[in-house]
Amino acid sequence: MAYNKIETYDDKITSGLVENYRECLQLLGEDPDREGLQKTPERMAKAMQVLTQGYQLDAKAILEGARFTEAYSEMVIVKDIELYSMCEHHMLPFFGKAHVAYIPNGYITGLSKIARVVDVFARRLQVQERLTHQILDAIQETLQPQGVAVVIEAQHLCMMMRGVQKQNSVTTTSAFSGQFENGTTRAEFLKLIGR
Ligand SMILES: Nc1nc2c(ncn2[C@@H]2O[C@H](COP(=O)(O)OP(=O)(O)OP(=O)(O)O)[C@@H](O)[C@H]2O)c(=O)[nH]1
Ligand SMILES: [Zn+2]
Repeated sequence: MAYNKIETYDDKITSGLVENYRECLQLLGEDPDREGLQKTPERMAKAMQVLTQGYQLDAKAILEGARFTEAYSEMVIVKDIELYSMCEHHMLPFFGKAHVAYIPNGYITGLSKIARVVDVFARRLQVQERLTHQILDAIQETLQPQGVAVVIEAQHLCMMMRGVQKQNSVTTTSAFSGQFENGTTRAEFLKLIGR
């Protein structure tokens, strides 16, 4: 299993998707054989494998791969991690930022691994609430820190391009464990991320 990036496209998945996307284009009134669209089903098949590559990735392996013993026990915050995911209801993107913090308990992890863990769960069909909890759980279970905090702010294209068509609404979700359940620690985190 590739643990942090897609190595190759799966031929069987690609050819199955190509066949289906060709039919989708026809059903939508397009001509899949016109010049500009000839390779579109294949491009879509590859793009969708990238956008859902999180199913093949293992967040715990990523975190454990760069887990270091360290006595630091103050808050570590990685904020403004951009994320792109897709809502499971419409398969339309939602995108925004994640802010992640933890308070170590003997172990720290490589900073980039926090951002990678966000991608592992973002690159799946999601709801923002579950995405928030999955990031928190992976860090809590692997590093067993004194606490984890995750805040996600995102805009959902299914609410912008269609449906209710609200262009400016931003959805905020959060999850806290351990010391972040304490009001003072949580307030310090929220202040540091500018909330
Ligand atoms: N809680 C939650 N809801 C989401 C998320 N992404 C999309 N949704 C919502 O999922 C709901 C699906 O509702 P349905 O009534 O089944 O779908 P719909 O008829 O297309 O609804 P509208 O979007 O209101 O037109 C919608 O209200 C979406 O706004 C998410 O991450 N979390
Ligand atoms: Zn949606």
